[in-house]
Amino acid sequence: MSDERPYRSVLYIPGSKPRALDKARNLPVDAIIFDLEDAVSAEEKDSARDTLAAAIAEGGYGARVKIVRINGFDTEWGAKDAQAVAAMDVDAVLLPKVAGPEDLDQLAAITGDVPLWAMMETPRGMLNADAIAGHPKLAGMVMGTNDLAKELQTRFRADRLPLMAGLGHCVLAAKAHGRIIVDGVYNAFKDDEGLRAECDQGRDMGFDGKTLIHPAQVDVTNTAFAPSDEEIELARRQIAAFEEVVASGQGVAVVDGKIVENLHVETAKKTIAKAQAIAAMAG
Ligand SMILES: CC(C)(COP(=O)(O)OP(=O)(O)OC[C@H]1O[C@@H](n2cnc3c(N)ncnc32)[C@H](O)[C@@H]1OP(=O)(O)O)[C@@H](O)C(=O)NCCC(=O)NCCSC(=O)C[C@H](O)C(=O)O
Ligand SMILES: [Mg+2]
Repeated sequence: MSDERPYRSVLYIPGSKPRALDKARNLPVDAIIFDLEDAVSAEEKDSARDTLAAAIAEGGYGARVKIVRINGFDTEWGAKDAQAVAAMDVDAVLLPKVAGPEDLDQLAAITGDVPLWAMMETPRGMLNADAIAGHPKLAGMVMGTNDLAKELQTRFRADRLPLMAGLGHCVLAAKAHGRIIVDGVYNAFKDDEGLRAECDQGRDMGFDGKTLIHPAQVDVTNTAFAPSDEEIELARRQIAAFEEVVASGQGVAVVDGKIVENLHVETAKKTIAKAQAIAAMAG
C-alpha cells in the first residue's frame, strides 16, 4: 500500500478552528491532519466534529492528503468521531495511541474501507510496531513524540537521544511493510534553526516527512524533506553513467570517485520520482 505522493509537510489543524481550517486551503503542505483529539478542548469536541465536516464538505484542499485524527475509543468521543469520519470525503483516519493491531480492527469495523493511519506514541505501541505496520488496512504511521516522551519520562534533548530507540524501531517497521512514516512535531514553532536540525535528523533516519503545528514551519520542512538540487543532479549523472557502462557490458560505474551499482540507481530513480511528485504538487 505504498503511496507515491510526497508527505514532506503534514500539518495538524484543530478541527474546532474555522479560520485555521480555511487558511490551510492555501498553504503549500503535502498533507493535513484535521485534529479532533489533543488540539480540541473537551467542551468543543462535539461542535468540532460538525465544524470539520462542514469544512471538508466545502472542499478546496486540492491535492493535499486529508487525514482526520479522531479521539481514542477509551473516550466518550472516539466512536462518534469514527462514525462521522466514515461519512466524510477524506483519504485516511488516524487513531491516537495505537497499542496493537486489534485497535485498528476496532476502528476499521466502523470506518470500513477508509485507509487507516496509526499514532505511534506509547511504549506498548513501540513494542508492537511490526504488527501495527502489518495491519492490512494501514497506510501510514505518525510519531507522537510528546506522548512518547511523557510515557517514557524522558528529559528533553535537542539530539532526541532518549527517543531514538522508538523512532528507529518505527522506521524499520514502516519500511518493512512499505508504509508511509512521518516524524513528530517540533513544539517551538518560532525556532526555525531548531526545526531545521530536527528535520534533517528525521530525513537522515528515513522519515518521509514531519508533522507540524503552525504554518510558519512549512517552508523549512518542505525544503528539508525534498531532494536538493545537488541530489537531483547527482542522481541524473549516476543513472546516465550506469546506463553507459551497462551498454558496454559492465555492471559498475564510477561517479565522483564512488561506485554506482544497480541498487544505487534504484535510489537515484526514487530521488528523481520524488522531485517530480513534488513539482506536480506545486504545479
Ligand atoms: C500553536 C497555536 C496555538 C498558535 O496559534 P496562534 O496564536 O493563533 O498563531 P498565529 O497567530 O501565529 O497564527 C497565524 C495564522 O495562522 C493560522 N494558524 C495557526 N495555526 C495553524 C494551523 N495549525 N493550521 C492552519 N492555520 C493555522 C491562524 O489561524 C492565523 O491565521 P490568520 O488569522 O488568518 O492569519 C496554533 O498554531 C495551533 O493551535 N496549532 C495546532 C496545535 C495542534 O494541532 N496540536 C495538536 C497536534 S500536536 C500533537 O498532538 C502531537 C502528538 O500527538 C504527540 O503526542 O506528540
Ligand atoms: Mg499524542
